[in-house]
Amino acid sequence: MKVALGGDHAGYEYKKEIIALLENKGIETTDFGPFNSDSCDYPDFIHPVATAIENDECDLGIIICGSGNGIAMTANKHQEIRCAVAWDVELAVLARTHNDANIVAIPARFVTLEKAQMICESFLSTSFEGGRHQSRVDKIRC
Ligand SMILES: O=C(CO)[C@H](O)[C@H](O)[C@H](O)COP(=O)(O)O
Repeated sequence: MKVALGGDHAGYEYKKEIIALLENKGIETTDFGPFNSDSCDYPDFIHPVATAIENDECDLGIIICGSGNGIAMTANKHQEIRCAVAWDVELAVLARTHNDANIVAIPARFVTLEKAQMICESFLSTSFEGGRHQSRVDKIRC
């Protein structure tokens, strides 16, 4: 599995820690930035994450900012992206099982680092259920 990561300054510290966690687990990562905590514009770092997944260069994405909102709005502008904001493990699991989400957006200013790490681990280790959910997911595309 190869995971794309991105975000903005508000998620920078969490992104660093999550990359270390994933690489310690043997999970390959690509960090699309930012690469410091200077104030920045999140679309600059989220569009490349979404494109990498659309191009099958990465399998899933983890993006992190203050609220999770702007980064999710940005990622979901991409036709093949299904990005879910998750502030709890159960939401991350449902995003995978019911919605076949391929990116999770984490609100760093509203969850602890430990919770963010648990969200990532759950998101990456959960599969889409298909079945009744597949026709719904197929209808998302406009
Ligand atoms: O929605 C957002 C971008 O995805 C986040 O909440 C940002 O991290 C937030 O807007 C940044 O706010 P700041 O006052 O510029 O740090």
